[in-house]
Amino acid sequence: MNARLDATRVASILARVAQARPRVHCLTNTVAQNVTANMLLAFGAIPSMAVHPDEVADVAAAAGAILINLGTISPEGERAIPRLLELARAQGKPLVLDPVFVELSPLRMRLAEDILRLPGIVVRGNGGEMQALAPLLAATPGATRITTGAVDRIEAPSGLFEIAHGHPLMTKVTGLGCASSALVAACCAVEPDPGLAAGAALTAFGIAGEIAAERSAGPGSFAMHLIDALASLDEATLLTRMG
Ligand SMILES: Nc1ncnc2c1ncn2[C@@H]1O[C@H](COP(=O)(O)OP(=O)(O)O)[C@@H](O)[C@H]1O
Ligand SMILES: Cc1ncsc1CCOP(=O)(O)O
Ligand SMILES: [Mg+2]
Repeated sequence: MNARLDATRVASILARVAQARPRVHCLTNTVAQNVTANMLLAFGAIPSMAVHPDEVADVAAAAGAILINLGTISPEGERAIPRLLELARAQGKPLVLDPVFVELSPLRMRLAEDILRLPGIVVRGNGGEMQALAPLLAATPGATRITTGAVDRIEAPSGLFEIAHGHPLMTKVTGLGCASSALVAACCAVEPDPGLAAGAALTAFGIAGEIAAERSAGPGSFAMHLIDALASLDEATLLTRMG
């Protein structure tokens, strides 16, 4: 099922991120901003996080990809969303939606419905979020749907990928799902197939999680080791861990 996503392919996408250093513009929640920015830097990408509706499109204009995360959506963030959608549509820029807790909020569901109208949209959420969005996604042809958990499932126009890497400690540090969405966006900036891009990002993140868990004493040191492991991930490690 993952025949097209071997260690060489993942390494090639990661090398393109390291070489191009794409900027990912993150309209994200106030909880996950810091860990998201640090994970992007460890990955070789560059974060930008502007929110103000009157500057967000200017700041994002030269970014390689955009992330919209609904986790602590504010009135200001809500007004920034159409600016980013317009930009992504005009430039054909990849856009990833992280629908944090969409199942709890009719406002988030309405915003998600608007965002899902963007052609080529990529959505990454956990099981509950993706289940809540299922009726909308069923009416969204061309979307890439990513459901993370113990096994990450990527349903893309180019096929289905399943990633069985990672560690349960990844659920004990806030913002790691949000950060994974940003890494998917970074790979979408350099790889036109969103299925392969998401597969590379989540394989790298999962393997970094496995390495970090071996080095850490609990969630606090795990977060620190995760940044280090992501920053030093190489093709030899991918080959060993992916088998
Ligand atoms: N039980 C688990 N075992 C291994 N990896 C996991 C597990 N649960 C989540 N992950 C990993 O943690 C990251 C965040 O996923 P998830 O916890 O589903 O997102 P969220 O934080 O949005 O709920 C993903 O890379 C995923 O593969
Ligand atoms: C706790 C919380 N509340 C609003 S956003 C947020 C962070 C969610 O992060 P993640 O989904 O990556 O665990
Ligand atoms: Mg989440």
